[in-house]
Amino acid sequence: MNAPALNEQRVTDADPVASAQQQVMAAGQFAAARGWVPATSGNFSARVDADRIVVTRSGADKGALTPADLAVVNLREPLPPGLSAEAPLHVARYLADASIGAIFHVHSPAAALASRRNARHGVLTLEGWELQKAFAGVTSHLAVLNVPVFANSQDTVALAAEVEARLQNQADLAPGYLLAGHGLYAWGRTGRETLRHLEAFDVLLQLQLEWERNPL
Ligand SMILES: CSC[C@@H](O)[C@@H](O)C(=O)COP(=O)(O)O
Ligand SMILES: [Zn+2]
Repeated sequence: MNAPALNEQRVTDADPVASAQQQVMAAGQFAAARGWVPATSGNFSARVDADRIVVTRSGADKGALTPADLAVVNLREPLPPGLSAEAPLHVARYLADASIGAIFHVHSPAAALASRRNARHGVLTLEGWELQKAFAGVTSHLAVLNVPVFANSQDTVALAAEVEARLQNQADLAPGYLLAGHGLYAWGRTGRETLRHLEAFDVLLQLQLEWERNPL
């Protein structure tokens, strides 16, 4: 991981808004350096406290975020205008799982392609890869991990409801889901853990694509 992500540890808890902003800005740089957020795609959020998150505004260059590109949002109030078009997907995840500290969404080529390949099954199953252990709580390559795949939609309020209904009942859920032809949502307890999950997903999805194309 690059310097901004590692520096996250040094941000003081004294200012939880600044800490959340720092996590989001570092994640944007990390993702942009890897080509995962082309042309202003992607959106990023981090939890401030039980009721609030910091989330990117719509259309910002995710590789060059400043505090002005970030909004503090109350999870239990109507969303203000100008936020990421996909903010409802973030809000619904935080409300569903109090342990989530950060959610990062990227348009990496592997995620866009793997999601489209597996769209008709509604799930992509990872199994047999040592790197799965990069996901929190996974201790063996033998673990079977399901990554739900949803049809893409511009109605992100309806999509958020569909996603959360499915995730509640999804066994062996990996810390992320795919939107077909669109990209990946990943979460973790901290910004740093979520970046680790994003990086693991990227490699695992590349491996899975190659495996499906050319199994041994
Ligand atoms: C620039 S194309 C990608 C967008 O349509 C969207 O999917 C996205 O990820 C970013 O939207 P944003 O509203 O900036 O959060
Ligand atoms: Zn997107």
